[in-house]
Amino acid sequence: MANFTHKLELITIMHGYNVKTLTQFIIERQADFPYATGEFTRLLYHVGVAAKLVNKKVNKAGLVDVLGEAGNINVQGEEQKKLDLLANWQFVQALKNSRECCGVASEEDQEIITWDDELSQDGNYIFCMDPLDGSSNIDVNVSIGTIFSIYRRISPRGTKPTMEDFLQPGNKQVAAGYVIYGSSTMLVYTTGRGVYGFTLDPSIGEFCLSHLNIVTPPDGAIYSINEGNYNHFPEGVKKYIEYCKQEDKPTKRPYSARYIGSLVSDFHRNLLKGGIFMYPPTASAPKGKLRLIYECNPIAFLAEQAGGIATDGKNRILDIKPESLHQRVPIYVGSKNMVQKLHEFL
Ligand SMILES: O=P(O)(O)OC[C@H]1O[C@](O)(COP(=O)(O)O)[C@@H](O)[C@@H]1O
Ligand SMILES: [Mg+2]
Ligand SMILES: [Mg+2]
Repeated sequence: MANFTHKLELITIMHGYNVKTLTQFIIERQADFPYATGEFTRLLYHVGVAAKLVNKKVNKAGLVDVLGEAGNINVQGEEQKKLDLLANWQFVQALKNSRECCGVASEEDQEIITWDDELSQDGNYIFCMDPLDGSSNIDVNVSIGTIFSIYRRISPRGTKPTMEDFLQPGNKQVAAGYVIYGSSTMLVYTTGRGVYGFTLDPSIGEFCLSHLNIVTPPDGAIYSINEGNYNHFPEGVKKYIEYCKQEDKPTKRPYSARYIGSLVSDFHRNLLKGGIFMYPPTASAPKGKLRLIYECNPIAFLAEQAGGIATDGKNRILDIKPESLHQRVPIYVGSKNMVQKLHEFL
């Protein structure tokens, strides 16, 4: 036995590390779902493929003509970036190829995307996505991401999905996650049984389990908000920001202000270290800037699964019944005690 373990150590030293890939992990977890059919596994597998293909472009963005504007204005009234369109296309292709997805809602498309072929219409899942999050950071090499949310359809299989399939409250999500294209590329997701992180190993082209059962510290020392909009924040938010800057904290220090300007990256940092992210209503965005269906709902599901909280200042984000595809809501998300403290001021 000692000899075998020694051999294993030698092999590990020579060939690297004992990995568990995303696909292996999902297949293993199928056991958690008594009625699992492999459909969800196939869908998530294709999400991983699309993430790798987008990552290839992001990693060498300056060299492959994906920087800059695409020359269109999207449904949000924003200039679309070339990478917004590329990421959108890449994920839509992968979802179609999966044959498990009957329809997609995307930040970059006004209407829901459906397909006429029978196989797609037989798909059991609805996919909502922000194909490229943090667009203002694309051209300046600051980390960006993709955010996604998955539901089971409510319309009958074998038909085209309806708007009702996409306007389900966040508490109906069967899975949510994001990809962060940063110093390393990670895919972080939940199926309602904890939050798991996988880091892309380019040498084997696989997302490998690197963060098991992520739990957010109930208290943190980081607050993330675009203070440039300070004058237009609700009074309660202004008071909470002042509270963040005071020394009378367990750490005897003010909280640190950290704001990357990519929701995925700001959330990911706070998820691991503890902290609070806030995007309140502002003058230019009286209902908040971030979109309920493909930004706030998936982030809220992940936050809650990691022990955190996500609200719009009054309600639990996941209990909000969406009224339209690109609806915006205020969001306050992060460490439990910090969001509760904020609510004392609101
Ligand atoms: O520049 P602002 O107003 O602070 O907004 C930053 C926020 O806008 C976003 O970039 C919006 O997302 P998109 O880039 O996907 O449109 C978030 O990632 C980020 O949190
Ligand atoms: Mg976004
Ligand atoms: Mg986007």
